[in-house]
Amino acid sequence: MLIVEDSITVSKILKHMIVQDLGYHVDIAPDMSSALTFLEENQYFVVVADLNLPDASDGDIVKLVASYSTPCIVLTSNLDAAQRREILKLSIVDYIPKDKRHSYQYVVKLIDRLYRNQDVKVLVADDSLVSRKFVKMLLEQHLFKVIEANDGEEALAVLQAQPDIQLLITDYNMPKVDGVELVLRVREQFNREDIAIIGLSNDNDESLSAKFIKNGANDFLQKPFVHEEFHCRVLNTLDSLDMMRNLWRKANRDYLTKAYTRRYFFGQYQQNDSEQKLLSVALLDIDFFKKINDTYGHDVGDEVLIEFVQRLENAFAANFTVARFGGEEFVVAFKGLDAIKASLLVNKFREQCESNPIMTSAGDLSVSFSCGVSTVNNETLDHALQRADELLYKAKNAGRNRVVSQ
Ligand SMILES: Nc1nc2c(ncn2[C@@H]2O[C@H](COP(=O)(O)OP(=O)(O)OP(=O)(O)O)[C@@H](O)[C@H]2O)c(=O)[nH]1
Repeated sequence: MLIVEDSITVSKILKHMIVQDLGYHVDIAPDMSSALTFLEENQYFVVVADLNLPDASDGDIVKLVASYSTPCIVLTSNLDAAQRREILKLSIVDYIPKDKRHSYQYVVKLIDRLYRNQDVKVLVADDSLVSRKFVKMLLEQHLFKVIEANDGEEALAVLQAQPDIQLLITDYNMPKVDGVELVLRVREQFNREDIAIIGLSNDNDESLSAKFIKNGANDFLQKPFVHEEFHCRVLNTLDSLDMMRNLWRKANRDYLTKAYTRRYFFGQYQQNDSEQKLLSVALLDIDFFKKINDTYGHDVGDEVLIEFVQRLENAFAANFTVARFGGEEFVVAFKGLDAIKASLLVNKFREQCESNPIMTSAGDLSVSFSCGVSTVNNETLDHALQRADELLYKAKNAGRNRVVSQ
């Protein structure tokens, strides 16, 4: 990235923070003419530029950066209302007054967000072409991948086809399915950690914002809005989505191996006891794992656990749920299979493990596991797991490296 700034102190501080926090390569241009040379010779992801440069009039640097189709973040001194309006007319990512203590951190955060935005899909649902294109243009200033839908019904179809969309921005008044109805229907299928939603409307109905939010939207914006507010709301909403996702991951994914946790496993399979179709559970426990820790150290033990989960997931995760139950014990839920079929699959996996030692920093280690498999028969999941545990115990007692089912 490029910093265009005549104050050596400011550019040094900024460069230091950006290199330290984001690891970017940073060039510094002290004036407009050297910025031009840098821009001619390099392609930048983003430019952070001081609006007042010794060899340029206000705003010239922004026009120069725009002519290279590069996003521009503007550093300014304190602005009055008229100057702020003028700045917002320029096609910039954001402007940041540089005399505030936290301004530099804000610049770093914004650059990081911009970088990540390139992978963030945003769906804009609005039947007005003009309004949709305007929102699209604002989002593209921040490098989002924008997808458009003409009405609520089309938006639902797009979300079905592209469940990795992270943000839905929807207008209220639309034919077929309006914005509030759309939010309601989206929330029937997608949780708050899956997708964030912002409602928009130019309707004068003052109850609309509450309606949107009560039905599951994260935020609401009254049209017409200023660009600055729009960007702030979008960034805040995506920050909370990231936070929700992190919390979800912490609760449901094991820190070391990234396998699903026991909590996730029970959440998925315990609730449906009564309506449970055919389900078998396999409890797998690595043999003599304590010996691996004792002989090669805990870190090597960790490497074995990580690779073992990788193998389990490669073998089963496409169709079944793999979770870490604790220590060196894992569970696989075989939905749709009885214990005989499930144990055939696990046994095949056991043979593969047996013939492929795990590569670790202490060398190749032969690792085997024992397993108990039981079918859930009109009983609680706990009961079936208890039986699988007893079968696992039998497998250990019978000499390990085997699968026992019932
Ligand atoms: N490296 C590492 N070790 C762990 C972790 N969690 C549990 N352990 C260790 O796993 C070992 C489990 O040992 P045991 O329960 O005696 O079982 P085992 O040695 O595998 O023996 P069998 O199950 O009877 O074959 C203990 O030494 C725990 O400290 C972990 O996250 N990382």
